[in-house]
Amino acid sequence: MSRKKTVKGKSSTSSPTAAASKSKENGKPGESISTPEITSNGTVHPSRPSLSNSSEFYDLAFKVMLVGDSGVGKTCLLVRFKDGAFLAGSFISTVGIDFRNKVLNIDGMKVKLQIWDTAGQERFRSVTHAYYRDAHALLLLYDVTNKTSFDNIQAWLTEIHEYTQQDVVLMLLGNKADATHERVVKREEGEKLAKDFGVPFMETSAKSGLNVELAFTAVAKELKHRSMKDPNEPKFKLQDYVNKEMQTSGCCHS
Ligand SMILES: Nc1nc2c(ncn2[C@@H]2O[C@H](COP(=O)(O)OP(=O)(O)OP(=O)(O)O)[C@@H](O)[C@H]2O)c(=O)[nH]1
Ligand SMILES: [Mg+2]
Repeated sequence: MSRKKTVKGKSSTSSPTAAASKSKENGKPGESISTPEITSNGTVHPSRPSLSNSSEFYDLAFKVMLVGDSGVGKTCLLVRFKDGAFLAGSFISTVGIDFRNKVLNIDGMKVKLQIWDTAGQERFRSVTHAYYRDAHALLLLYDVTNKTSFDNIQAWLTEIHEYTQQDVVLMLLGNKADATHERVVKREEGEKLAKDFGVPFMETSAKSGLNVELAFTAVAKELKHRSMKDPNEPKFKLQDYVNKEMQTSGCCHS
């Protein structure tokens, strides 16, 4: 991807450093936010417990942001990942920004993801911009049943490049892949757009759970590999990993 940077003074590394790990575990959707606790270049503390929940140990911690138009399913994707449930029924648009934590076991290491769920509505954009800079990874969503949300991806990418760190991990997700009859954006179109911008891509469904775990795990793996910087380990390739996992599970081409 051609990653034009205009913002100066950004950290260009995801390597881990010591940092406080005071945490608001299990923040609830709609709750107002507290100060973020992970530094802009990640944290590592061997088996460090978070302060608010001593049972939750982790080795690495990263911030992941969910972004994209209102209604594409960001909150539902997070709830599916965190709680394994789908928020059916009336759509409650997110106000401002909120986060939830989840610790994953990645190749024997406990990787904590602090996942920020942003409001897609335009009027909250200035609020969410303030959080981009600290993000280690972004999941950019569109809705396969909503062409406008797909057409807006390019504008989102411009915004992301302007406000995030240069080495932010980025993945494009075409959500609501379960909605076969309402689909207006083909998987191939998503693939092409992602390829044009050099971004890993896959389709997901917060409703059925399709690829939800995989999306977050792939990002966590990428961040872990970057932070460990082991020259003996082969370079982790996010898209290859995702393709391989989808093949193995025999899923995910709708
Ligand atoms: N069929 C289907 N519907 C979904 C899926 N994900 C979300 N939805 C529905 O889409 C609507 C919007 O979902 P949200 O997760 O609230 O959307 P959002 O991106 O968080 O929207 P904002 O908070 O306004 O930015 C809700 O009615 C959900 O039930 C999915 O994977 N499949
Ligand atoms: Mg939301």
